[in-house]
Amino acid sequence: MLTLDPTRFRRPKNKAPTRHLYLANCGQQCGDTAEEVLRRLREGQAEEEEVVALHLGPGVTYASFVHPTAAARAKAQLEFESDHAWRVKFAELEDEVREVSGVLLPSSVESTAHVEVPGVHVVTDFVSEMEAQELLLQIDQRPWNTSIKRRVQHYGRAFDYAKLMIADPGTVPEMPDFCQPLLQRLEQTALMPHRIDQLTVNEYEAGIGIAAHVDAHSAFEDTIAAVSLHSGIVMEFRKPEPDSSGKVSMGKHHRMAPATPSAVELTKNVWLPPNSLLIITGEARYAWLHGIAWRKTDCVEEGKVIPRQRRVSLTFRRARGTPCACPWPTMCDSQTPEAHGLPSRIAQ
Ligand SMILES: O=C(O)CCC(=O)C(=O)O
Ligand SMILES: [Fe+2]
Repeated sequence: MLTLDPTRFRRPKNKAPTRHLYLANCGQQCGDTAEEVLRRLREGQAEEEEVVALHLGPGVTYASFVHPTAAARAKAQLEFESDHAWRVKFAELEDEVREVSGVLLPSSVESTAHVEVPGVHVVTDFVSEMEAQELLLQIDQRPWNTSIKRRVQHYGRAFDYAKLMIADPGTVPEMPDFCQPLLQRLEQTALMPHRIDQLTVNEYEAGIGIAAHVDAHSAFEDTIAAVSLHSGIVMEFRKPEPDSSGKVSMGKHHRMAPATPSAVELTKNVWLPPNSLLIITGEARYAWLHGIAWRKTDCVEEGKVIPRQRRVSLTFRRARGTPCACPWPTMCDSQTPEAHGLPSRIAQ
């Protein structure tokens, strides 16, 4: 994770947007706090995750985004607002590696090969090509929920995002027919220690991602399984550190909001091939954030950038019956209810 060194920023050589912003009249001596600056930069972004690092100086602040379009969006928004005295310009970071188009090269899977995430397992060819095609056909015949950037379908036990609990524990809707063979295989292979009662289908067109999050401990049992269809993608795992107050912030919904950049210790990029199964269990499920960057390319081997294509994932979980008692209380919304502190982020 980036720790920003303010001495490495330069004025850009040309006018094209960069992924970094320079904010003059913004800093501790101007009465600004990192939380407030981050909040404003995140306003109008598709996902909070777009802002990846912040350096708040005495009177000058630098912010880095995943992509120049996110930086440009934040700049335009701040220029439109008149209730601050900040002067916003693009900045360039010394020695930053770029693609020809000016887009930052994605961090490769290879570059994080040394990082171990206990509890992440990828099973290749968990579904056959024919089975994958049939699943996609079935899924695409069903209605998609289009209320967020990714299209989604929910099956089985519903999660009530307002109450932060499993809705109506009395009724357990049947899981759809199309996923029955997968459910049986998951249960037979003993990869899932409990019966699955929930499925979320997520669709990622090229460029679409999902904010780094932890699936709420209070809502779901330990092991979570995800099948990748149509194409692969790089998933990022991050281990956040509690902030100075000893807390790790949680989102309002079933996910934990991204940790502030300085609070992130380790990152691991994991390639999820098409037709593979990802299992997240134990430490990986409870104490690491997982997410997918918003970009159109991925990089498995250093120097080889591959274009993304549509990926459809099936996430299988079990709704939790009793409060979570995991050994990571700072990450746990059952044991640390105030962990649901942070305001809005896009649900689901
Ligand atoms: O798309 C995926 O593989 C994971 C989705 C996910 O993390 C979630 O729905 O909580
Ligand atoms: Fe998740």
